[in-house]
This record gives sequence, structure tokens and C-alpha cells, in this order.
Amino acid sequence: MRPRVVVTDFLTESRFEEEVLGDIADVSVLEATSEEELLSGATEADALIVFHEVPIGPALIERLDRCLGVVRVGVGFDNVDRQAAGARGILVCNVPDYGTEEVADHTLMLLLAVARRLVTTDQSMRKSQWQYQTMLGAPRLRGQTLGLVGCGRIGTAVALRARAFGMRVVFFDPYKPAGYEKALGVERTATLEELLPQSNFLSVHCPASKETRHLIDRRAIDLLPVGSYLINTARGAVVEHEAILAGFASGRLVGAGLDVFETEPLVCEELRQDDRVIMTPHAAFYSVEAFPEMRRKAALEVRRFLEKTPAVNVVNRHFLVDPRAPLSPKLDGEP
Ligand SMILES: NC(=O)C1=CN([C@@H]2O[C@H](COP(=O)(O)OP(=O)(O)OC[C@H]3O[C@@H](n4cnc5c(N)ncnc54)[C@H](O)[C@@H]3O)[C@@H](O)[C@H]2O)C=CC1
Ligand SMILES: O=C(O)C(=O)COP(=O)(O)O
Repeated sequence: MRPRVVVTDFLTESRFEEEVLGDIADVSVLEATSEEELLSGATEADALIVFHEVPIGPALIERLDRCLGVVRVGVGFDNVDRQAAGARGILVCNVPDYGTEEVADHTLMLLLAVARRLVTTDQSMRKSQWQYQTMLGAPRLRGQTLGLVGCGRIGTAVALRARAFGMRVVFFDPYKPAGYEKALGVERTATLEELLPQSNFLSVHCPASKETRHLIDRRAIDLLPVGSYLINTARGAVVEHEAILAGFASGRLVGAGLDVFETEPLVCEELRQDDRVIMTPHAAFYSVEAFPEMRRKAALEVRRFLEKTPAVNVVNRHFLVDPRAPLSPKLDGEP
């Protein structure tokens, strides 16, 4: 019998996965919105390809008797229970390298749009107004400090772009090797508390995890300079929505550019109604080039499982007991 590969979440067709896997496996799409739906359709799979919307938790993992591995079509793997999968020998992989530039560009787009008042000014023009009053308070970017929470692939790409605008860049990332800041030509702080009071602009680029949940809370926002801007293209869980609203009320924040939210796809009503917020629907990753690339790369990882060649982007290595598929030696920077 040919192995079965199930592609889940909001994907409606499996063209890219078929291209990569069609000669060795049967690929099917299961458009699930909950783990329960996966329980009735995915338990016979030899491999799963999943997006970020549906949680892959212990109840499903318990039933994955044949599954060699779960591949996240994307970077963030916070919706997959890596430990539960590892305990059953199921590999969890991600696709770390498909959309770094897109997310960095999107971050700068949000930063520029909030700083240069793009949306309110555009709306005013559409009402046949011709005035610069919507620009009042807009800062000169050159010389402003951009604080980065997390300076991995995307944080680094953002730093390079922000430097071209003349911004001073400082990051907090406890896991970057000593001297990384020198190689990049920026500065770093040893703690988040040291980063925040310097950050006229704060941009979040760390993964969502137990450690980073609500890392940016009211206390953190209170440490920002008055009149700051917040950008989040990482994960909604890292920034407490209530803290953004409190930051607007206290004047610590005057603008926010958000691509990700605590309760996707629902967006907190107060944020939606506030024209100091510019929003996009978890879309920073997308480009015509990135979308097929992420899907082909995810399918290639599955191909490695099925052909018993070592999997590359394994993100649950330290939880794995008796892995069901071979894995490559640990890569530098692998979680
Ligand atoms: N909005 C979107 O469409 C997309 C969002 N993302 C999100 O962006 C995140 C970052 O992506 P990459 O830069 O490619 O990942 P990465 O793994 O290269 O970088 C993440 C960095 O965060 C650092 N970090 C971990 N814990 C931290 C903490 N407590 N405080 C400060 N820094 C911490 C790590 O040391 C690492 O350097 C992903 O985890 C994902 O959630 C990624 C792609 C698309
Ligand atoms: O790569 C990521 O982590 C992203 O957030 C974007 O891709 P996704 O929609 O999560 O598969």
C-alpha cells in the first residue's frame, strides 16, 4: 500500500505537495478547523503537513500510530505539541527558511505606515480632503531607536533594513552568541528591561513559547518611552492585547502595527476600532514566491521521512524517544 500524506488546515488543494510526493505517496487534503476534525480524518496518515491554525495536541498524537512525522508549513511550531509527539517517536519539523525577507519587509512596512500615518492620511484623501494634519506628531525616523525582541533570521533582516533608514538598532536575545551584535553592526542589551526604555519603536521577533507568553505585558509597555510604537509580526501570544490598550491610554504607545493577534482570526474589538492600530491578517509571510516555496519545502521533508533519508529541520529532537524516521545531525541554531 502506498503511504498516505494528509495536508490539513485551510489549504484547499494539494498541487505543490502532489508535485513533490505524487510518485511515492497518496496525498489528500483535510480542510480541518479543529483537532476533532483531524481525529476523524488524519489518524491513518503516514505523515501530516499542517498549517498554524489547528492545534496538534496529545489527543490526536495519541492516535497517530503510523505517522512518521508532522511538518509545519511555516516557521512557528507553537501549535504542535512537540513533547507529546517526541514521546511517541514522531518527528516534528518546520520550514525555517522560506519567508524571512517577506516578514522583514512587512515589519518595515507596518513601521513606516504607523510612523508616516499612511492609513489615516489615505482615508482623509479619499474624503476629498487635502491636508497634512493627519501627519501631526509623525517622527523623523533617522536617529530613532528600534528595539528588537529576538534577533534570529527575521530580527536580523529587520535590523539590516532599519539601519538603511538611519535608525539605531538594539536587540535583546538571550540565545544569540556573544559578539553577534558586532557582526551585525548593532547593539544589544542583556535584559528586556534594559531594552525597553530605549525603544521608541519596539518590534517582536521571538517565537511563541511558555517562556515568551505575554512577554510584552503592561509592565513592559510601561517601561517604553512616552510616544512609542509597537510592531508585532511574530505571534499574538507574545504581546498582551490589554497592554497595548493600556499603553494607548497612558500615552506610552501612540501607534501599533500588528500582523498577529492573541485570538486569531478574531481581533479584539477595541484594537479594531482604534485608528492608531494598523492591522494585517497574519499575512506577513506571503508572497507569490514564498507560498509555493514553503509548501514544496514541507513536502520535501515528508519525502525524506518516507524515503528513510535523514530529516533536516527537526524541532523536537530533545523530546524524541525512539524516532520513527532518521534525522540529520543537529544543525547550528536548531531549537
Ligand atoms: N507573521 C508571519 O507571517 C510569520 C511569523 N513568524 C514568526 O516569527 C518568529 C521568528 O521567526 P525567525 O526569525 O525565522 O525565527 P528564529 O528562530 O530565527 O529567531 C527567533 C529568535 O528569537 C530568540 N528568542 C527566543 N526566546 C526569546 C526570548 N525569550 N526573548 C528574546 N528572544 C528570544 C531566539 O534566540 C531566536 O534568535 C517565528 O517563531 C514565527 O512565530 C514567522 C514567519 C511568518
Ligand atoms: O511561518 C510562520 O510561522 C507563519 O506565521 C506563517 O505561516 P503559517 O501561516 O503559520 O503557516
